[in-house]
Amino acid sequence: MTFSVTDLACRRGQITVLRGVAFDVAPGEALVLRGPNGAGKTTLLRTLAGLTPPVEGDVNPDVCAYAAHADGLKGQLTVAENLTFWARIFGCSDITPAVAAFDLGPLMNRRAADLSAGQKRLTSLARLPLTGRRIWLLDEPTVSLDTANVALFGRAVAGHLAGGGSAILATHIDLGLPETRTLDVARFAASLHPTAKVDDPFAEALE
Ligand SMILES: Nc1ncnc2c1ncn2[C@@H]1O[C@H](COP(=O)(O)OP(=O)(O)OP(=O)(O)O)[C@@H](O)[C@H]1O
Repeated sequence: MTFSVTDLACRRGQITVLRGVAFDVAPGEALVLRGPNGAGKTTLLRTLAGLTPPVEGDVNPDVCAYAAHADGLKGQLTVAENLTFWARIFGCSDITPAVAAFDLGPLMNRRAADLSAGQKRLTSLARLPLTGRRIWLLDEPTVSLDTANVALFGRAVAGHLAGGGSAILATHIDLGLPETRTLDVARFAASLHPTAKVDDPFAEALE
């Protein structure tokens, strides 16, 4: 099913950053968000992920899996424990394919806190397939990855697309994905002004 967004307005803190955001992403397709620093790429991804409620319009976070800037691993747990914990949250019974796809076998018994930055990033990204979600939201996912692991991650995303999933990503790196379109987020820049009303204090705490 095509993932569609219409007339979405997004905020960071009290500021409306984007207005009138509209796009479609078909199954098997990747949409790369473009725009200069501060244009609102992270803001849009956070809104789609449900971390910040939209100012206007609707989102569907239940079909999305979000890989943010932060790795979000539990440092005292091993790689295997981190992935198993995540898999259980999403009702996934087998982490083996994700471990293989992200080449994490040799790291399974290492504490997340003891991993290198690139190893942490790979472990974090390996959680995406465990969610079973069809829309992957990726914010600069290749930060800290070396060339070989950028290629490995590109294959993982391509596999997700081949299975009928979609990806919306902010990246400056060419992942070599087959069906890719771009969206210039700067087109949707809102004149900066306070939103009339912020009615979700919990979301504010997550900013
Ligand atoms: N916590 C915050 N509170 C208020 N404004 C913020 C907050 N975080 C970011 N902003 C502002 O929101 C706007 C959009 O930022 P955002 O991080 O979405 O841009 P971006 O396109 O992802 O940028 P970059 O390419 O630098 O990562 C910027 O003007 C930024 O300064």
